[in-house]
Amino acid sequence: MLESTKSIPAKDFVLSVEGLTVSFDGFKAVNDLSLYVEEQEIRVIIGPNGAGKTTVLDLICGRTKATEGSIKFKGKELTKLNEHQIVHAGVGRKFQNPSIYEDLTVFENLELSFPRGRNVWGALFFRRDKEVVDKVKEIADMIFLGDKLDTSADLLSHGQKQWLEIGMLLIQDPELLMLDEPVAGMSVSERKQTADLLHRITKDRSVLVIEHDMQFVADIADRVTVLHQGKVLSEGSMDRVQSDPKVVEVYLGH
Ligand SMILES: Nc1ncnc2c1ncn2[C@@H]1O[C@H](COP(=O)(O)OP(=O)(O)OP(=O)(O)O)[C@@H](O)[C@H]1O
Repeated sequence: MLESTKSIPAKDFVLSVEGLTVSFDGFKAVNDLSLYVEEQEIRVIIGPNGAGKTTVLDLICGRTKATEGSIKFKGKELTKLNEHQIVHAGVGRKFQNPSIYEDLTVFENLELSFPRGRNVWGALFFRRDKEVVDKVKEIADMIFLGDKLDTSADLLSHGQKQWLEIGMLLIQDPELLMLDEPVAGMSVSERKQTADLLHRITKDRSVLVIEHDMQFVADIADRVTVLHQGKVLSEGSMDRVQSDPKVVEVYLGH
């Protein structure tokens, strides 16, 4: 049987990170990192505290500027763009704590995120057209909140708030969705539902996740990248990285 050749990827890379370095007063939080994410892939970044995981997402979304290296998204160099331009290019980022409008309903939160350039004030005078309503309902069903459209967001559980924020990103249809610890604070059943959600949404996009919950990582990851001291320590399937002696040593050392 033919082995797949490493130099000829089965799918195109949606994201190619090469030689990425960021130095904070001489300390390299990310140090000559290279990372390639394929279309429709779920990639999980794991690693001990301080390994540089969040900094990598900050660099990709333009929150932090690289000292050196390249981040290509669909062939476009992101290191030259600002945060807004990177969102516009199709990169969505969810932070650890949900940032939703607590006093608005689920429907209104999703509607506000619909890419129309509207803001909170504009929404007061906005005529809801069918396209928006249909899209909001489709996304609400996808994130398990189809029967909660009129519920005020502050009444949702922590897990439901996390889903709502994922929905607010999905409605913008990003081709790369980055999630920082999406299941933190979720129940076991919510974690399973989130894994199912991520598998469904990668039909149209790639997902890059930072996660500490190893069961969840095993449930979702196509490939795992282990970071340690700003560098890639190991990469591959969950089974492969879990049995890598270098990874075992780093984790047991903590
Ligand atoms: N803006 C900054 N200025 C100085 N140091 C920073 C800055 N941002 C991150 N660091 C440092 O870079 C290192 C990597 O931090 P980062 O938050 O990326 O790690 P992490 O792998 O996400 O950790 P955790 O799992 O604890 O969230 C840490 O030592 C952190 O203190």
